[in-house]
Amino acid sequence: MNDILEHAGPAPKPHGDLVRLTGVHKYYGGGLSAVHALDGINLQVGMAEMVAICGPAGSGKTTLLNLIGMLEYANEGSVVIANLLIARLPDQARADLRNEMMGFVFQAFTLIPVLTARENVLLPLMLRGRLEHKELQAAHARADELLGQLGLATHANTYPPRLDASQSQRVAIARALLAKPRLVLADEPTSRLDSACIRLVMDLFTQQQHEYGTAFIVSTRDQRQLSRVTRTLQLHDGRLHAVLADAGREPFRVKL
Ligand SMILES: Nc1ncnc2c1ncn2[C@@H]1O[C@H](COP(=O)(O)OP(=O)(O)OP(=O)(O)O)[C@@H](O)[C@H]1O
Repeated sequence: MNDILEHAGPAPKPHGDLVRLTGVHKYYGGGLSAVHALDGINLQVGMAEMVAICGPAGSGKTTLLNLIGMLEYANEGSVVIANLLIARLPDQARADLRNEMMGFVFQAFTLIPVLTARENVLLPLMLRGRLEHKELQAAHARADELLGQLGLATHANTYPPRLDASQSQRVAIARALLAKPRLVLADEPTSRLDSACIRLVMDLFTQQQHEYGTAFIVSTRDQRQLSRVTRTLQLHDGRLHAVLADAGREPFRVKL
């Protein structure tokens, strides 16, 4: 088993691209009812970046995250993740890559109702196979630490049906971060949170970015998140067409 919980050293130097999309198009359906969900996307994201994708409902944010997460595939153009051309990878290799380097926060939270909050957070590591006793202890400690940082210390043993939407969303965020992924894809991860909880989440994202070099691609319609990001991109009708803001800490360049 990968010692992903052990490598808490200094953040890797930001170099190379984690994500490179070139001329990407995505269509749903065909004929007169076809939807051109992504229309010629060019995007590069490097390690330790925090990129916000803003845009109105239906602009293509979820589709873009799903393509980067290899949950859907482009009709045209290339998607390169960690220097691997995704279209050429066998299914198992895609699944392994996804498992080993990515954390997801889905809009629907997707918590398992018969597992406690802590067990839900631990799930990504459990699915990787049998853990040694020491690894299991470290994973438990990290799960509890993440839950604590997100204001859920007293809910570790609570089952999802007894959690409200804000608490469920924070459990889903802790789950995405547990294995110290290289890249977190988060689809409107603070949509159910109040300002205080948004601050907790953004503090945690920033900490993970600095400690582990984690890159974040976050779709949002909430301006309150944007002060922490390294780049803000606007998606409109499937086109990435403007950089809205720059927090002044931008270590990478974007080519739209
Ligand atoms: N599975 C699908 N089948 C058909 N059309 C789809 C599918 N998924 C998305 N679309 C369409 O693609 C376009 C982009 O949708 P997408 O969900 O990516 O936008 P979004 O910006 O994430 O919207 P929201 O903020 O409402 O989640 C929309 O017109 C949507 O209706």
